Order: sequence, then C-alpha cells, then structure tokens
Amino acid sequence: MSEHDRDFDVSGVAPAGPVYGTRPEGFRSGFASFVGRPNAGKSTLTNALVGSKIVITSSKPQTTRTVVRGIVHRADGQLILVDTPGLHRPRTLLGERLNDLVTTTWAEVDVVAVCFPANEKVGPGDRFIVNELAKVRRTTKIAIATKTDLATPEQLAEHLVSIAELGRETDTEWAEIVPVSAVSGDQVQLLADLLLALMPEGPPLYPDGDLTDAPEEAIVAEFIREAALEGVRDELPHSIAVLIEEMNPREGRPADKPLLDIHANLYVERDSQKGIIIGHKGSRLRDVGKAARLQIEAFLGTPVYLDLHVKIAKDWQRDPRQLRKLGF
Ligand SMILES: Nc1nc2c(ncn2[C@@H]2O[C@H](COP(=O)(O)OP(=O)(O)OP(=O)(O)O)[C@@H](O)[C@H]2O)c(=O)[nH]1
Repeated sequence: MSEHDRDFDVSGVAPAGPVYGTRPEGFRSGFASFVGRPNAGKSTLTNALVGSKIVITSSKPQTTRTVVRGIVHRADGQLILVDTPGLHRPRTLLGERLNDLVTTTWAEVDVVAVCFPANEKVGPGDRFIVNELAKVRRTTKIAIATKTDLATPEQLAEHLVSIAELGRETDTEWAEIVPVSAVSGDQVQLLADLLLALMPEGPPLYPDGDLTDAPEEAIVAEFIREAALEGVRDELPHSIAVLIEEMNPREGRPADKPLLDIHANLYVERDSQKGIIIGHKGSRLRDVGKAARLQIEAFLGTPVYLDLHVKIAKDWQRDPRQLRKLGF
C-alpha cells in the first residue's frame, strides 16, 4: 500500500472509516504482519513493540488463531501490527481457512516480517513460508532473527547468513535483516524505527492511545483459551475453541461496584478432551476459570464473573458450519 487516501476496509485487516488527527510533517502510518513458523516468537514481539499484553503467548506452538492488531503510537508515526496465525501445510478445513487468511493479509499489508528464531536452525518450515511469501511480489519483506538472547554470537552470525542465503534461494529481497530479543528488549526500538521507516507517509489511522481494535470479546476469548491450554497434552491445543455467548454489566450494581458477567463456552472435539479440561470433580475447569478471570479483570479493569461451560462440537475443525459459528 503506498498511500492512505482511500478507504481501508480490506479483508478485515485494516480499519474502515475516519482517519484520526491531522498529519504532522513526515508522519508515517501503515501495517506490518509478523509471520514465521509456530513458536517463532511473533506474539511476544508484538507485545514488546506495543508495550502491553494484547496478543496471547504460550510455550505451545500454534496458539494464535485470531488476527489481532497491536498499535504502536509514536510521535513520528503509527505502526499497526497484524498478528496472523502461523502458516501450515493444511490438514483440515480450519488449516485451509487459516492459510487463506494469512496470504490475504500478506497482500494487504505494507510490510511482512518473517521471524526466524535464532536458537534454531533455518529449516524446511521456514523455507515453506518464505516460498509462499515470495509469491506475494509487491509487499516489502524484512527478516527478523528473534530470541537472540538464546543464541551465542557465533550462532547468531551463522543464523543471519542462513537467512540471507534463504532470501537468495527464494528470490526474496529482504529490505532489512534485524536481530532482536523481545524478552531482553534488545533492538526492539530499532525494529520499530526500521518498520516505521518502511511505512508510507500518512495520517494516524487510529485514535491516540488505542492499543488494539480487536473486539474485546475476541481478546477475552483468547485469554480463556490461553488458560485452558496451560498444562494440557500436546494434541489438545488444536481442539479448543472459545466462544463468548454474552458479556454484559450486571444490572442493579452500585456505580462504584460494577461487575461484568461473561458467559463463555469452551468447545472441544471429543468426550475424552472434555474430561481433561474439566478435571477431577471440576477442579481443573475451576483453575482455568480463575486464571482466565484474573487476566480478563486486569485487561478490562473491572471485576468479572466468568461463567464457563465445556461443550463438545464434534470435529469442529472439519465442519464449515461449526467453523463459521466459531468465527473462522
Ligand atoms: N528467550 C526468549 N524467548 C522468547 C522470545 N520471544 C519469544 N520467546 C518464547 O518463545 C515461545 C513462543 O513465543 P510466541 O510469541 O508465543 O511465538 P509465536 O510465534 O507467536 O507462536 P505461535 O502463536 O505458535 O505461532 C514463548 O515461550 C516465548 O516466551 C525471546 O526474545 N527470547
């Protein structure tokens, strides 16, 4: 995208409607998307740039499903980060939908940043992604060596060479290759500078102070999913989806003692999974509910009553109707 003088209603990535504020001289604004194999550190980097926990992170791969934006506000520009799900060789209908979402996003953003964790070798998973990305010719691409705190200087040097090499092999021109650590904060500001420099000149696209325009419900659902994923077996993550049925302030509460009622359903695919989530006499579900509630309360800044139910949606990942219902 080269200019911002048009409507930004494309594929759910960009906001429609008004632009905010006037354009200071030299102000830049635009969209960047982090991609990379599962666990590459995309969500953590988004949070480090935005400076607040917006996108959930987890030590388990493939936890990111929803496109959630983080917004970096600076005096000289506004950077809107689009966090996409990882690209995978599709095995289910959900996989295909997610991949479509990913490639659509790539074509619409100003910059795609590929994350390569510095503590792991560049491998087939990375090659698959960069090859797919190479088909989107017009978008500017940068490479980020993530998690540099976990690599020795020698490893990092070798890693940067491999990234450059992969660029040549796939005919991808990296506009930048940047090493960062989201955990130590090393080079995070530099990355923000470089990303902003690649954005077109344009006015702010969001009101000052907004960190994300993802609907609150989507973020709340992600907090619940995050809590439910904690400590469960590896095959379970793909099988969990959360749908917020209702989110309303409790009526009749005094103004200084508000309470937000949230009714949510947690969907799994099989009876056995339901048992795992609920735990002995419901103990695990209670812990999940409490952990999620604390996160939600911190995020929304209000006391919450969370009513959480586990339901079975058989094979939801393969069923178009269920997928639609769950927002995919
Ligand atoms: N030491 C270190 N760990 C990191 C860094 N960035 C991310 N991690 C860890 O790596 C794991 C994966 O990070 P995420 O940010 O969830 O990775 P992701 O690419 O968003 O993962 P998916 O959603 O699965 O695609 C988490 O345990 C993070 O804490 C970093 O800079 N340094």
